[in-house]
Amino acid sequence: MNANEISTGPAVVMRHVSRTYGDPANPVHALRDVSVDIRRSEFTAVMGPSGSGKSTLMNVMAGLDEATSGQIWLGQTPIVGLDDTARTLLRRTNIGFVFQSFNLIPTLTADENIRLPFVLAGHKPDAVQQAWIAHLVGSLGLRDRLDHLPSQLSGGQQQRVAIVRALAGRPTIILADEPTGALDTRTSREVLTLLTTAAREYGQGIAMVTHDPVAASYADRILVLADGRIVGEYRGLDPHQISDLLINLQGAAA
Ligand SMILES: Nc1ncnc2c1ncn2[C@@H]1O[C@H](COP(=O)(O)OP(=O)(O)OP(=O)(O)O)[C@@H](O)[C@H]1O
Repeated sequence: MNANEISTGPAVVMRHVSRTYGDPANPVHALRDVSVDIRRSEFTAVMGPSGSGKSTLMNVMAGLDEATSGQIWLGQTPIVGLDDTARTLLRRTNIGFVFQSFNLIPTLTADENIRLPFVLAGHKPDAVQQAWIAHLVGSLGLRDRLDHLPSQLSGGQQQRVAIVRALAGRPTIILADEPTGALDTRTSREVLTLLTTAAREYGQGIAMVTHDPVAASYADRILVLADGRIVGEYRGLDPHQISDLLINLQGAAA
């Protein structure tokens, strides 16, 4: 990759990535020869039956799990072969995580949770970052909630705090694992609209694992995994079409 490709290039590149678990005599092939680009400014949903490799894909992409073979670039950095410390540092600056369970620290206020990645990285947000956080907090309606502990916030507010925390450092990519799994329908829609906005208006790359066809329909692109392989890539499908796609896939596997 040359410098030009890097600056405009994908957030994550995976080439011929495999991940095998278990003993060699009885291996479990969680990922098989996966090659995929996750683009910047794009909201990608990752779908597939239970056990198809979605979590493994996200973990390997984040450097939380090691590929058995293949190459992975996060932004411009190859992550295969980096030691644990280097991976942790790379994750801190390049990845924002959003989880179903929000993963806020219960003893910290919303504001402290949002600033936690900066604290962990050992520096305070600079003026530009402060302004960016204030903008996110304001546009997500959290300004008068900053002093609240997570237990004093609704599920939707907690997830919005988690999303501000993920967006605050302008990471290369946000990895979201069922981010609306614990939310009601209306709040889910708000969170999904927010992720769509983050991709469209802020140029934020996002990869989201979901089983929910409605959630996936908010994404620009849907990657479908089956048995450790990417078996399809789709755009512009409505929830019914996504549902049919998954039902057919499960029928084919049965
Ligand atoms: N640490 C591990 N040790 C052994 N096998 C594993 C491990 N992690 C995952 N697997 C296996 O790898 C395969 C893919 O698992 P993975 O969790 O990535 O699937 P998934 O699509 O995320 O499933 P779900 O939708 O149920 O969360 C499964 O067969 C799983 O049992």
